[in-house]
Amino acid sequence: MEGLASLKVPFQATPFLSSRPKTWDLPTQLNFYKRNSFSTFSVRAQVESTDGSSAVSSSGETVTETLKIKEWEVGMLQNEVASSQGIRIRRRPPSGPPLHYVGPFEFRLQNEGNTPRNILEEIVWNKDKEVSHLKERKPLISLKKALENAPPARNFIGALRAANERTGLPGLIAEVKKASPSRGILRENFDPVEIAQSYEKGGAACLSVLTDEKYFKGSFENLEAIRKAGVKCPLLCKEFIVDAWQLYYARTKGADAVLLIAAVLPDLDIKYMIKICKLLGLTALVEVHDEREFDRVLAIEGIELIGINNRNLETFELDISITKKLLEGERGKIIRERDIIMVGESGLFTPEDIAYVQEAGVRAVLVGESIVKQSDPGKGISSLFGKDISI
Ligand SMILES: O=P(O)(O)OC[C@@H](O)[C@@H](O)c1c[nH]c2ccccc12
Repeated sequence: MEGLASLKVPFQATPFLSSRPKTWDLPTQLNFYKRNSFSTFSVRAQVESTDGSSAVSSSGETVTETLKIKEWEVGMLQNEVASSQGIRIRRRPPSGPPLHYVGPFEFRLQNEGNTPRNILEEIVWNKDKEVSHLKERKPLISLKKALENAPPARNFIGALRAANERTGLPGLIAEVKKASPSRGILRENFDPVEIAQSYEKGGAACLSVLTDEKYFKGSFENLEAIRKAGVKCPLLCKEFIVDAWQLYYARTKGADAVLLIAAVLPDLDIKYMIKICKLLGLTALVEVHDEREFDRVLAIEGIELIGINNRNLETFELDISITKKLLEGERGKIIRERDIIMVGESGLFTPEDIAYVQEAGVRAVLVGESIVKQSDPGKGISSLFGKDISI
């Protein structure tokens, strides 16, 4: 005989996992899921049949199931650590907990537990999947070999400093960007190498090349092609890094710098990735959006380049006064003392915008939309700065 109980319970969402209870009864289950942030769920309870056999038992878990469970638990614990640092982006696998996780009960999460809560979370979950597939095809060992043939890493920060000193204006990181989730397609006839060469001619110090395909219509082929075409500006691989493997991959494709997003990566990951970057000769641009992220990043040793993204990647809200707000007071002082280069990112369209973020304390800017949309992107740079910065 099999019974079916289905209930929907509204709960407060707070990402959290405690250890798995040893015994399972319905109230324990409910409390467990309540503590673990699932705002609604349905329970399919398989009731013991009259002959005493149950459909699933926790003691009957196979080794594979146990491993899957452990993997899920580790993921949940990582989220717990991240959330204690104020990180809202969860790294939970979209599949949710494995079936048969809860002994005699089968749980199927049907809510935000397995649905991304915002665009950044969706991108990150997708990236996790993408990277795990890529890793199977190109394990780290083969990437390490490919490193030997990679073009040498160039000095990203040096190029920004030199441009800043030469022009008296923020050094420009010009972005090769075809599309974005917030703006859609920015440029129809998109030739990445042509755009990169035009930027270089127009006085860009460095370039940023989007490599995410699904949401930004970028690619690693673009990055590689720009590097192979002989563009001298150092290249930032603009990717959602969730795994150290991607650092190696970016380097083999000719990147000189990578982006690390503090809204996605817990402190320990940033520390670890910074070390690997140094090992590979890559510059890390660590991106923050609010005070808490900025303070976390300032507490990490060895950081030389910090970007303030004026766009909230969870909501797309754009506000260039964020750069000013974050650089006021004590934080600005620390930056000057440590000689960290600050980059004003996103939403910069006019010479007034450039002057505003420069006044706030940045020595570099990262610009995509306003210049990539121009028929001649290099000339777009002169309009953006209000003067020709190539000379
Ligand atoms: O096109 P804009 O508004 O000039 O923005 C460029 C750049 O700052 C933006 O593309 C960006 C900043 N941080 C990111 C992280 C991921 C993807 C994109 C971004």
